[in-house]
Amino acid sequence: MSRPLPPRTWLPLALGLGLLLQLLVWLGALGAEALAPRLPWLAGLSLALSLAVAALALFALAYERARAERARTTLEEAIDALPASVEIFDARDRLVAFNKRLVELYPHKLREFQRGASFEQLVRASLENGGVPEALGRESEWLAERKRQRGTQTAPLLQRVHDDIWLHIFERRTPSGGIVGVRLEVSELVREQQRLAASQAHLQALIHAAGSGIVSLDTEGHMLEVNPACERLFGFPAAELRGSHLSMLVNNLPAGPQDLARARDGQEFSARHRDGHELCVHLVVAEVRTATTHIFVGMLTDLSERKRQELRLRQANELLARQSTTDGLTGVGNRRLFDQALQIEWQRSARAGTPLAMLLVDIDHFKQYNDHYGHVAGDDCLRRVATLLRSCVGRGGEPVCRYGGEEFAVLLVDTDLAGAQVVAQRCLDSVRLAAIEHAASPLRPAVSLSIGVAACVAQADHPAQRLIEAADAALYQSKQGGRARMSSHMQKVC
Ligand SMILES: Nc1nc2c(ncn2[C@@H]2O[C@H](COP(=O)(O)OP(=O)(O)OP(=O)(O)O)[C@@H](O)[C@H]2O)c(=O)[nH]1
Repeated sequence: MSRPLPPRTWLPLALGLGLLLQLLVWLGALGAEALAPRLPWLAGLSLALSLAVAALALFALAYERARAERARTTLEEAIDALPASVEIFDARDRLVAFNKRLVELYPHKLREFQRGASFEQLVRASLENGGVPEALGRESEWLAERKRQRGTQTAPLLQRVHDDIWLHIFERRTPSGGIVGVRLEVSELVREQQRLAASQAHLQALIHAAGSGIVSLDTEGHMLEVNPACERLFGFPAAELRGSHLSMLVNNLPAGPQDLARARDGQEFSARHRDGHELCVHLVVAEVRTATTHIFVGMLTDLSERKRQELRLRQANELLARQSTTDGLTGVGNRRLFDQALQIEWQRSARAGTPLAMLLVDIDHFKQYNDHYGHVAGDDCLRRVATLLRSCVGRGGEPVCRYGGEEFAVLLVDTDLAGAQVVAQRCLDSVRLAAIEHAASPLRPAVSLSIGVAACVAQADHPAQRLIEAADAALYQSKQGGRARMSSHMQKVC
């Protein structure tokens, strides 16, 4: 179905037709012979047409007015429906149109929002009500600045108005010199930004005050930011560290921060201070991935002092352990060490079924030695014999111990009686060859040893003491047999 032509289309057509008829009437009136007989008819038609044109013109006017009214209503409804406020000022900066949202934003200015009100009047009304907190106390200056900037900003103006409402104000000049302003409430956004800024400030303070070094890294491991603790730890100023690779500080890093982040509890690394001294640091790295960033944050804790203390403690403990199992006079093991070693080796022998042997060694007529040469020389003699015994025991792990007074005990692991006798003979020979003078000895004028040898395969349910008793019995035999010799315990020990 074709649409009817609007009145503004008919009007020129009817007007043209009317003018044509008028022309014909005038031509007839001026004596055109062909038209003369039709003159009354033409005049009547022309009059009717003129009346029709007038009626049409009136109709067209009413139609256009209704159309304009509808368009205006549509526009007003449209701008009222916007979530933002809209205000339109003419070239003289007088209010031409505005929407409901503007009144909602400034309910106390309902009276001032009249068409024709100037922008300055409206702003002054706000200032008088204290509606612009940032202008308090300097209203005139603020107004002058606001007018100067009006319609020229490229970015929206952020303004706080009453009741802590924040607005983004967009103003644009129209080609005819007017100004269209849009005010969008962004209070939630601003408050979110304020919360974010507060939490960032909080975080910054924490990072600044942290005792551990904190460093942010790009995905390659280059340092982006470092905190003061990091500067202190490595001795480099932040400016020098930014952009450098973390490997400048930490040795033997894995390929990238991604690998570091995998070790959730972190790892220990050796590191370097600027002055060259070695550090030990614990490094734990976390990945930070957001919609716009992908970085890593590392926390570096200096373990150097703790490590030094641990080393000192370990050394002190080792010394203490050594001291508690070492004979202070001779430097060989003491009785405690012998007892501990015997327990361990007894169990091992029982488990493995391997033989275990021991020598109980006694210096002959040592009382006479002391009496003759004095205790200091006696001590020296004990030291020399201990050194000789140690040199006779081939395996480093086998303990030579001072068992008490002038008695020594030697434990020989994985050694049967024959093997133990070989060692015992070596000890006798060694001391004999050393020819330590013993003028008071009734045997001969040199220090000699008596040795008791015992060996067995241990049984777990028998006490290790049995081996000592057997060696002691054998030693007794040596003494009884005239000293400077060894005797072996030939009966079954276990
Ligand atoms: N100088 C010194 N003498 C010690 C030490 N411990 C024990 N003695 C001495 O060693 C001597 C041991 O004497 P005895 O048990 O009678 O044995 P002995 O004189 O060697 O006689 P036999 O063993 O029978 O040959 C004692 O005089 C102790 O004082 C020591 O640490 N230093």
